[in-house]
Amino acid sequence: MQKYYESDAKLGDLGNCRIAVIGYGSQGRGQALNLRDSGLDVIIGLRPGKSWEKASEDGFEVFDVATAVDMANVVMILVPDELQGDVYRAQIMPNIKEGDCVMFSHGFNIHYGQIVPPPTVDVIMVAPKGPGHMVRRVFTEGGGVPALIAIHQDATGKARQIALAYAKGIGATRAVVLETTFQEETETDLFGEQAVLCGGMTALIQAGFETLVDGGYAPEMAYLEVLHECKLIIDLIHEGGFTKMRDSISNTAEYGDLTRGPRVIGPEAYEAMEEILTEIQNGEFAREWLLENQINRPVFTALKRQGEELMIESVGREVRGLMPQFRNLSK
Ligand SMILES: NC(=O)c1ccc[n+]([C@@H]2O[C@H](COP(=O)([O-])OP(=O)(O)OC[C@H]3O[C@@H](n4cnc5c(N)ncnc54)[C@H](O)[C@@H]3O)[C@@H](O)[C@H]2O)c1
Ligand SMILES: CC(C)(O)[C@@H](O)C(=O)O
Ligand SMILES: [Mg+2]
Ligand SMILES: [Mg+2]
Repeated sequence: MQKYYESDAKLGDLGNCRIAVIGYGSQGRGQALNLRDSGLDVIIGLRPGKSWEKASEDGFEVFDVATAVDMANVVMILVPDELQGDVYRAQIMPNIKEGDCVMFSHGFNIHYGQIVPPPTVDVIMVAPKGPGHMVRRVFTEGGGVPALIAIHQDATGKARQIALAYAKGIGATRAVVLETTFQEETETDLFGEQAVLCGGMTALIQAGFETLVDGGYAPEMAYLEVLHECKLIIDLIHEGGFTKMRDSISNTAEYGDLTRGPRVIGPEAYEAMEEILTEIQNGEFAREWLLENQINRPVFTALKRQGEELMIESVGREVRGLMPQFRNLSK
């Protein structure tokens, strides 16, 4: 895989460009603030609402999407994936010009054919491998969240330099930037968030919590054991892999880990993961999610409510309330 670092990217490749960041949510805010701190010319495109107020409070010039696109030559689309097709067709497409650059932080809409830009523009991805709030936090601490870049169309012949300059602007080259394709990013990103990072992780924690509470143990104990400590263990895995984590835990824990872990994530989990990956690869998940949005998200709304009502959430609020380290964190 091609890898890039600070010295491979020049901010000057975006020196004569105005970047319109469309959307000011998790990624939009993190990326726009980092780009501005890197000395680049950034404006924000939005519809009226809370994000507009937030971007103005942060000192950005904010415009409706069509105007922002018209004023810029690099357009980073950071509205939710499920809305990008409509926003693109109504406000972005009519205002992009030959030689402009259209950018994404996730390949969903290009890969599944929801957005088809004209051949006269560059189509690029710069996808941070982390939540938007961390893209900002890590940057202000002097570091960077790694990112993927991909080139779908290179109309100007400068797509790669622009992608690298943007990646540098958001701090990603301080970590590492890997080059991939829209297909690979889309499929691995969806799989990761569904099976491991978000879906797999919350289901694993919830199953452990329920098992302990059903076994008669105090919910506060169960919370500290299977949720709070998760981060401490993950930090060690993040820094030095399974080996560093296993070096830090007791021999008893390590023996339990090696012998019992594969019983929890057994053949059934592997089969489920394969099915999930297939649904991503054959477009079934994308179709389901796009159709769900067309009918006003009944399944998403019901499941989200059920998730918010789980005992682990109320117990978590109580337990975090006991610890000073959580008092100043946003919810
Ligand atoms: N959340 C993440 O950490 C993360 C990580 C990697 C990639 N991504 C990708 O980044 C993109 C943005 O996701 P997000 O989670 O930051 O979104 P978000 O939901 O946090 O923010 C969306 C923003 O778009 C604005 N918006 C919504 N509808 C709009 C419209 N019709 N016109 C103008 N503005 C509108 C909202 O006001 C908000 O500011 C997606 O492609 C996503 O896959 C997100
Ligand atoms: C932060 C994630 C989960 O990595 C991203 O892919 C997203 O869609 O929010
Ligand atoms: Mg994602
Ligand atoms: Mg991701």
